Amino acid sequence: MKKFLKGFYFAFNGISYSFRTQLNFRIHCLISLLVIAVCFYLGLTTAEWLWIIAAMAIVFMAELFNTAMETLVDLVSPKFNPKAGLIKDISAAAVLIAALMALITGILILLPKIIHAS
Ligand SMILES: Nc1ncnc2c1ncn2[C@@H]1O[C@H](COP(=O)(O)OP(=O)(O)OP(=O)(O)O)[C@@H](O)[C@H]1O
Repeated sequence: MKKFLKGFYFAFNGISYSFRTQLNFRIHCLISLLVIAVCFYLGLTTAEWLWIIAAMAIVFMAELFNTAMETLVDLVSPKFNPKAGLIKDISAAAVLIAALMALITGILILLPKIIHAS
């Protein structure tokens, strides 16, 4: 049981580190809170909530993996190395893809409701 709870502590430590060091992570948190507030206001169906939550989770996961990748690259290759740069660029590209998917999901679900509500 202690080991199980320790796992949560380590995971929270990773989230806390990303939040403290990554501006993008903080921006994702802020956007997510705003989107959740809008979703409550507009009244989403269960299926719509699931899409929004899935899109957000994918963005956060991509951001966390990206932070891990950056930290790993800085550890093994602190000096300039084209391959180290490429790894960081590819990792950042994964975040971009996730963010675009989230943006499209948000537009498809929220825009018709916003237009209908106004
Ligand atoms: N060791 C390195 N060798 C070569 N290029 C690097 C190296 N480190 C970073 N780069 C290049 O600089 C870019 C920015 O790297 P950096 O580590 O500042 O990432 P970042 O996304 O700005 O991270 P952070 O949010 O921590 O500032 C990378 O995407 C990569 O192209």
